[in-house]
Amino acid sequence: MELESLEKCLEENIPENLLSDVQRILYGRNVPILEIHPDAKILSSHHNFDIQGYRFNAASEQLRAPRIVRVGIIQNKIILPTTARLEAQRDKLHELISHIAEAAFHNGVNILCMQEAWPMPFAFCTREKQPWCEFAERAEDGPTTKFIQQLCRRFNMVIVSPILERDERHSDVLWNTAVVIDNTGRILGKHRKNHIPRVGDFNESTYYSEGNTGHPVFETAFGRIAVNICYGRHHPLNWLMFGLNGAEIVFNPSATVGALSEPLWGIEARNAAIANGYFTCAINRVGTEVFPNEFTSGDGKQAHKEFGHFYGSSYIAAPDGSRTPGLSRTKNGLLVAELDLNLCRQVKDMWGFQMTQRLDLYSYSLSRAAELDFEPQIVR
Ligand SMILES: NC(=O)NCCC(=O)O
Repeated sequence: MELESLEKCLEENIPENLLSDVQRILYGRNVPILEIHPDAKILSSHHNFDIQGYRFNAASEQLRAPRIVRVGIIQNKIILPTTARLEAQRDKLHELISHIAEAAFHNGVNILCMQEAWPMPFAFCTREKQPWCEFAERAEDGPTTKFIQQLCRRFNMVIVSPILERDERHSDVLWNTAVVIDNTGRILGKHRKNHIPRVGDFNESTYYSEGNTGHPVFETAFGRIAVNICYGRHHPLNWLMFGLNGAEIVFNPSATVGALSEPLWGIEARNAAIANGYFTCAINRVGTEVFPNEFTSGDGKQAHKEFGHFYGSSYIAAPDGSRTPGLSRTKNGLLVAELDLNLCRQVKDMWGFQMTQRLDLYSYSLSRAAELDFEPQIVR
């Protein structure tokens, strides 16, 4: 039996008179609940996904109007077994996402993001090329991009769509890519995952290359956004670069399992929000995915067909360190948050992390550290 959610566990077990202090210490200042639209509630009960909504307020300013934007993040299980026809597996996921996107629309979401490689099972554990490479599609006009473009137009939403990309124009190379499509259905651009895991069953370097798109920030009608795909969340400099390029919201579409990363999950994206003065949206898969053939983890343990439990727990964190509770560890869900982007500058002014950072010092030391004959600065 999987634990449903850490927050529910706290609510049920911490004495009532202590709960709000415990929550404040663990989660930062109280983030008020956002009312969920009744039409969205109907969709959530028909299609069996949770919805939660929160509001990150900022102080009112004399010279700037509030800059309010609503973001939505989706976590979901695969629907058909991994042995079903590939097209059917993908179509079912498209269908589910269209229902959840509609619920996001009813809640006024302006920018929506799905989990890593969302139109497919996370088959990179298997190390088999067939049939999984067939899920790769063109970022410009593949079936998933075309499908998402329709949703963007229908709902007037910016959508970040993380897929396995096949670059047919350039030798058929595969990439782990987030396609950013604006609210008119135009492709704004794409970002390819910079850091590829080589840990546990995450045998992803077998499938796609290290990204070559740098750290782009996409200027949308609703704010400046960036995407740090999954394993990139372990790399503070990857987060830093999106901040230096002006991101106000960074999405972290992920796929990760409990045994490996759960103690890190609540820390990394939240710390990035604090350190870089932007909002972060951490999104993880849910459920257990079973594959037709056994694979090993190269650790001397028994071969297996399951990846392990993807623990969901998607959450949103603000530059002042406050965060929403996580979505469920076991169920599909949509998390909606209203952000006042003015908070980014307010926190920068208060804490001064950007003003006190020493880019000159670090860039000098980093370029030394990258040299072949680098001598670590150790004083004995
Ligand atoms: N998809 C992916 O990069 N997973 C790696 C595992 C982790 O970073 O927790």
